[in-house]
Amino acid sequence: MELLKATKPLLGTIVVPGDKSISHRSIMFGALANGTTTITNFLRADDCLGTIQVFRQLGVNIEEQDDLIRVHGVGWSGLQLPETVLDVGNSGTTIRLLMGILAAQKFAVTLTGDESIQRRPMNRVIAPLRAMGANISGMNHTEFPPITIKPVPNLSPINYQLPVASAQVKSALIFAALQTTGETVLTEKEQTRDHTEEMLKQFCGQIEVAGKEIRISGPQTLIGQEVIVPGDISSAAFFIVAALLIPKSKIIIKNVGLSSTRTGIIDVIKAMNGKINIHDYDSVNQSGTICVEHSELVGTVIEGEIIPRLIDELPIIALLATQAKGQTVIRDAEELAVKETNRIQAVTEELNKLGANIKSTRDGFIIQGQTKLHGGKVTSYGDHRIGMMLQIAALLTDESVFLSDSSAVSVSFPTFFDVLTELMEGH
Ligand SMILES: O=C(O)C1=C[C@@H](OP(=O)(O)O)[C@@H](O)[C@H](O)C1
Ligand SMILES: C=C(OP(=O)(O)O)C(=O)O
Repeated sequence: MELLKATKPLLGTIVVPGDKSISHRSIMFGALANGTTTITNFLRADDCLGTIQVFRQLGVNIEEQDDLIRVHGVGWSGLQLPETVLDVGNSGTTIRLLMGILAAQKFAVTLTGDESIQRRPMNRVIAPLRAMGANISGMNHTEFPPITIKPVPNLSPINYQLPVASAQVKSALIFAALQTTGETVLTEKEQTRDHTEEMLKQFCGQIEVAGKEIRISGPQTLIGQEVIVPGDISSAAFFIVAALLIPKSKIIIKNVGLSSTRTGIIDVIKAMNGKINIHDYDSVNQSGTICVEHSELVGTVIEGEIIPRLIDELPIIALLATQAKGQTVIRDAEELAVKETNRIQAVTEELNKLGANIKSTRDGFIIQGQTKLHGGKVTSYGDHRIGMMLQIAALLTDESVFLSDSSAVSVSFPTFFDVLTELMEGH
């Protein structure tokens, strides 16, 4: 498709759809709790709708009524043998968290997904689950899906240091630990998003977190809750960057989730001299309003502990850096190479096709600023975040940009082009 062009500044107030990480977990916790869970502002995008589908196949009754989802929890022992293979589509979060949930169940199951999922590394979850006693393996003795799980009498707690900074691995192990008898201790490599820990507490579970160390004692019974999903900062990021880059823009994004484990992009924008502010911060829901306007930016260095706090925003941050004054260096982001696609390579190749000057490295990018972008033909590689980033890049040139595989955006943000159009019309 031909991407939208910016004819005017971006102006107005928007909301973005619900947070993807919290939406997935709301279905999972709701299913595993006793009693009913209601969810408002659930993200109705392919990845999270896929999680609903999978839990229905596991025998959970999930009702959808307008903006409300009702999950009738079955408890840890109420999941049922599915009739077919469970297909998670494009969602790494779904398959990895499910591995931790299902490893302790009393039936055999196979998990698979699309071509991208079948290339993503699973040993990071398989290895610790095996150490807990699980019978779990990838296809033909590899780590790749389809993943087969066979029942074992019980799983044991574990004391485990995570070799990768990954909220998905941490969450899978928390779900497994909740089904053991005894104490599990997990030590993170870097602190990652803490939605599983926070939601476990909300569902009346117990977990102790001290810096990078997490202690969970099993078994635990969870109780259904009312979940209100805040807007997804990872979706807001595309409009934030567009407003920073398009002269005279000024936008307000309401009800955005602002867990400190997710706000690395705001810290980076401030370090680049961007005009961005938070208003109406609600400390209970960890959400607030973001105000951002066009700014003259300077390059920066992004590395170390901040990386997990902005991991999904790095493609759009790379675009931001192409317009800043001076050079930006991004390091310690090797995880980007094993997302929906190799995002280090995809960002570099596609933005360079449009005139950027980016050098990829093993664990990030070296980006020259103040480059003038031009038209061209680019691909999303079937990766939603690459597709949306390229649409924002297309706003920076008068020439036409054609994107193939644009439908990928529906993985996390089916209304992305509508919200962008709304801002361009200045609502
Ligand atoms: O736990 C989650 O909900 C997620 C964790 C991150 O993945 P990793 O755990 O692989 O870093 C992130 O990239 C993904 O979009 C969502
Ligand atoms: C990496 C992502 O998601 P997942 O790992 O769930 O596929 C993402 O949404 O950018």
